[in-house]
Amino acid sequence: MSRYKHNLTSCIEPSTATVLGNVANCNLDDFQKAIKSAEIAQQEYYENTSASQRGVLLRKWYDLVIANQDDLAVILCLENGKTISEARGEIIYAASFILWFSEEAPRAYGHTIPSSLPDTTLMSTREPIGVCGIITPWNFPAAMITRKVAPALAAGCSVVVKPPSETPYSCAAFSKLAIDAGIPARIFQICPTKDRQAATELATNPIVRKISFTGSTGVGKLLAKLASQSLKKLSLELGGNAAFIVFDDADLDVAVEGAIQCKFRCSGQTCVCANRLFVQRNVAAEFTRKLTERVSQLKNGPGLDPSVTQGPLVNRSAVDKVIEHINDAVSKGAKVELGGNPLDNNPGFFFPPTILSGVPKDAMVAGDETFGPLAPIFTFDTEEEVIKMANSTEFGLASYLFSENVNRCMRVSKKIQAGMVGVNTGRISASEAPFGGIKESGYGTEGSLYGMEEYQVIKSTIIGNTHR
Ligand SMILES: NC(=O)c1ccc[n+]([C@@H]2O[C@H](COP(=O)([O-])OP(=O)(O)OC[C@H]3O[C@@H](n4cnc5c(N)ncnc54)[C@H](O)[C@@H]3O)[C@@H](O)[C@H]2O)c1
Ligand SMILES: O=CCCC(=O)O
Repeated sequence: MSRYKHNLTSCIEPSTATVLGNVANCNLDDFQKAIKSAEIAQQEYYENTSASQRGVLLRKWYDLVIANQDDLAVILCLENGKTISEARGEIIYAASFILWFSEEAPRAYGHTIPSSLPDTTLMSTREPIGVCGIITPWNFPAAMITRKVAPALAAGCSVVVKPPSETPYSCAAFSKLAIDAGIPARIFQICPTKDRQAATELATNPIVRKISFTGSTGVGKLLAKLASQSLKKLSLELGGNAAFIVFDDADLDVAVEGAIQCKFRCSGQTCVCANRLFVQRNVAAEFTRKLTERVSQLKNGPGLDPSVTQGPLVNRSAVDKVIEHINDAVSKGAKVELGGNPLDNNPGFFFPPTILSGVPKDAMVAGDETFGPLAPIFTFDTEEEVIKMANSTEFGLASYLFSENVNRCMRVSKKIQAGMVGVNTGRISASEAPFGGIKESGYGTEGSLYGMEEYQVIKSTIIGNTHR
């Protein structure tokens, strides 16, 4: 946490709608001090560590995360509401980015370039961009931190992190373990706050050279506008509206499992969740029946109960949005196949997994991400028609398609406008897989062999008189 004097603000536990605890509510002064201190620390850190030493520090951090994975999972489960098994999975996923970038750190290669200038040697090197502002959402309180912080630290940058105000504890726990691993505290600063105005300092302060943001498209656009004043480098991982396409030549059981994986993960609150399920007309009834049968086995409840598969949503307005999308679709002719009504007598922000069939093209859910456990099924007749439907959105994060015809899989995945396409799988996320969107889902690539570049600048060094 910020080491400066601050007020406190409370966090709500989504399973019970009661206060989980209090955390610092950093103000503008806290952000400015953290940024200044991160600037001084970054220069020392980069000058005093080799790339492989930074890799070793990250490896120590990874080892501590693995050693503490059970406690980290409980923290994550309580603050976010996701089930304990999902929380354990997220901790391992979060740790995988630290491990990946511990190995990428020493591989920040440059080039020697044949020079056309006489008597000259030309080389390119990669240097850290400087102080990075990191802003993350509540749905993956651990993995969104490590997917950004690990490559930044590997590159030799310092970070000032504004964790999500709903779920700041995982970030605090990960940062404590990083410091225990030997990463200097001033290199990895965290400023929790509910004060959005204070947090925008990360976008406006000229010391910050890079913003990496995951969250809504509206806030992403605001940050991009503010950051343009000092021409910061940006990575924006924003909203999605993923199409999930099931062709009549698909293995429907594989498609159903894919839908479970990507629609109901974190109770539907994942940016790569299927938002629109397009099923070819002649298999729509069978797919709907199979999906309904499978989804009816899911169980809502507090995440710490190991028999629970679906935790609560993050807050009341998230529940209200699901209800709004259901009511709108039903009023336009959709049929409720499963769920559809809030759970009775429950203090938390729960909503049962819901399936709608016969959803019309003009339903609100066709254009707006629900971010909840609603699976709306639309039908289509031809490949051409479904590609058009899938692409008729300003978003382009992830999409999924199911077919046993390899030519169709290649052809359709090429035509889908999305940064990531899952073919015959609902699971696309891994530390080695490039993660990022196109269109209004943002730009920049996280994880993978490209992830560290986002935190680097390329320097050209031209040395004359080298051939004498
Ligand atoms: N592409 C992705 O990887 C990804 C991942 C998770 C969520 N999302 C998207 O995010 C949305 C849900 O998350 P959310 O409600 O937390 O989004 P949000 O944009 O409201 O908040 C994201 C983060 O930005 C902070 N923030 C908000 N306003 C700010 C400001 N003016 N200055 C600085 N920081 C500010 C929030 O406190 C939070 O930490 C969904 O639309 C979802 O699709 C995208
Ligand atoms: O919701 C955003 C991130 C999800 C993921 O990394 O799979």
